Amino acid sequence: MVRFSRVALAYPDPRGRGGTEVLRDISFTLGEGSFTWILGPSGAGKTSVLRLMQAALRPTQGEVELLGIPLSGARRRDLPPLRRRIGVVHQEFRLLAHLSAWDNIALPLRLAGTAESTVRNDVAELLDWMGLAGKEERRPAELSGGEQQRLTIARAVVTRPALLVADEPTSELDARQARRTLALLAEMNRQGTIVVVATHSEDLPARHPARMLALEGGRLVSDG
Ligand SMILES: Nc1ncnc2c1ncn2[C@@H]1O[C@H](COP(=O)(O)OP(=O)(O)OP(=O)(O)O)[C@@H](O)[C@H]1O
Repeated sequence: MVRFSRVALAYPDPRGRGGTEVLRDISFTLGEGSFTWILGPSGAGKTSVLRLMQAALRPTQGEVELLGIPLSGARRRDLPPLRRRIGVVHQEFRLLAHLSAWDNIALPLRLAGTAESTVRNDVAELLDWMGLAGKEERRPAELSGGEQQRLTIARAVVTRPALLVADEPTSELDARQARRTLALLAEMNRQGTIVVVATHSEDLPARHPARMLALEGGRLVSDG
């Protein structure tokens, strides 16, 4: 479960003081097995909500509870194991430049101590699904923007996380690849992953109707 209770967030200003609030009074609960779209125009606060959902930030006010862990009470050492249960598709990819496509996808499994035979199977299956077969040895810089985005998605889902948080995961993809990505997210959700996808476009939600949380100016303006 993911629960936001009266959450506010301010990024510190460059002098280290509390800056202006970018999220205000946000409350919602995402249950087990849920699929949720986060909608809103550029600057509405979607990425900021997703950063809280990755335990990358703590709220300035209110409480965020992720997979049973309230962030306010979490100690520093509680955060890495929590983050390992959360798959993240970053808007800016954040692939490791010195690793091949294969090793980028394999890394989260290896960090989790997965047997190498399982790593081989799971990475090969995802490379194939994401249309990256044949590009295993390429480094991220040798891939197109769309290929890098598909690699990022494969890396986020390979551990079958309890929570998957994706920020504009199809922004670089053509229509067919976007459909395949959506099918993958829907299948993960059917298998029990809580899926949260932020997008400014209404095309994707139209293809996979689910709960929509709409943000505007840092506030939750509709939930339905
Ligand atoms: N690290 C940061 N430091 C200061 N302000 C930030 C930071 N990141 C985001 N903001 C501000 O917070 C507000 C919300 O930004 P956020 O990135 O969450 O919006 P968004 O809805 O994801 O936008 P986009 O669709 O353009 O990615 C914006 O006003 C932005 O300028």
